[in-house]
Amino acid sequence: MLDSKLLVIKIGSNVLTQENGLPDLERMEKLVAQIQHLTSLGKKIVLVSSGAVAFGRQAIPLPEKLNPVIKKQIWASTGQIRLINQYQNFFEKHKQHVAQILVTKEDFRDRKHFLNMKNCVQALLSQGILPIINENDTVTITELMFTDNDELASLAAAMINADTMMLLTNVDGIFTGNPSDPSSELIEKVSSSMPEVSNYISASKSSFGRGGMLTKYAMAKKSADLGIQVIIANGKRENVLGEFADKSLRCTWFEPQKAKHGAKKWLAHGEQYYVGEVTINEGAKSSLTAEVIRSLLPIGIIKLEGEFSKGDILLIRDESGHKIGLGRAEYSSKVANDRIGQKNQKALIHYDYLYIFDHD
Ligand SMILES: Nc1ncnc2c1ncn2[C@@H]1O[C@H](COP(=O)(O)OP(=O)(O)O)[C@@H](O)[C@H]1O
Ligand SMILES: N[C@@H](CCC(=O)OP(=O)(O)O)C(=O)O
Repeated sequence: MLDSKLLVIKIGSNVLTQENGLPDLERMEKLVAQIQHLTSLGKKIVLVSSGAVAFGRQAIPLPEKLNPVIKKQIWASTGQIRLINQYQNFFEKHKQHVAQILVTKEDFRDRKHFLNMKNCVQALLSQGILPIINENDTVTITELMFTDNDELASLAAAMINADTMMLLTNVDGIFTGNPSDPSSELIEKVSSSMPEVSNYISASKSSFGRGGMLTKYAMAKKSADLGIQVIIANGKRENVLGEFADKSLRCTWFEPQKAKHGAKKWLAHGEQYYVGEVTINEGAKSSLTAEVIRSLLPIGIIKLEGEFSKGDILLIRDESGHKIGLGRAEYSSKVANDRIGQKNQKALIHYDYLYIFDHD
């Protein structure tokens, strides 16, 4: 494990709930104390906490027959107040101010929203205030939803250039089989040179979780590729963050690759957020995938799809339709369409805002 200064810690719903579904306030209070311990060691922390729906469900009984989306909205909106109040009460005992940030996927798609959010989180951290982020569940329904808060945590970690992301769940990490099977072993380290670990992971999830271990793994891998070390650990472990601080924690550790530039981190998560598509010719493809990457000029563009504005994310495809990367538009589709195939025009995608996928 490497040293860390700026961390995103994600706490899953099941860490904050007991088996009977009641909020586990004792656990929550202990985690708050441990977070304060990390802060006292000079680490800056952003918390991503699930639990709104679980806290709401416990407090507000609703008819079985009620529409599941409505139920979730009611539980999330009532539960989020309870969750954040509980955090505030516990952190107050340590004289720690907290802030609540509720976000949607849209906030990560739009570069302006993204930068506003990033500036806010950085301002809070610089004032010693601990941001607590959760998804704004009342407005994010179906396709607007994050897969789960593991995805949100990895977006947040990329956004603030965190060096570490910690996903706290109800198991010690990724196992070679069902974690409750005694023959399963904990995978202690995942590195880019290792064979696929996802084959071991079943789609099952804990009673209160949303995404399961598969999304945790996918998000952990993506973050590690961007240069962020990732730890999947058991949030129910008595002194989980203390053990993390002294590097004795039993967990799955994802070795980080070389850190990517900030804008590229934002783009790397853009595959679900792109607004338009651009198909490029073979010459442009060679430039974009070369050792020294170039910007994408209109002369290399064959086709544009979708209506986009300056700043929107574009998916780049080659002539055979293969996805080769993502980039940020320097101007709108209206302007770009007039420039397709022309020489001496300003780049549609600047190389600082270009993210090329790994080749097979
Ligand atoms: N190979 C595996 N190793 C560890 N956990 C696994 C594996 N396959 C499936 N799981 C399940 O993933 C669950 C954790 O995911 P999830 O329920 O989404 O947690 P959270 O609410 O913390 O996000 C574990 O409780 C475990 O049952
Ligand atoms: N925003 C939801 C989070 C749902 C979710 O992703 O849960 P989990 O899989 O436990 O992290 C809530 O607060 O209930």
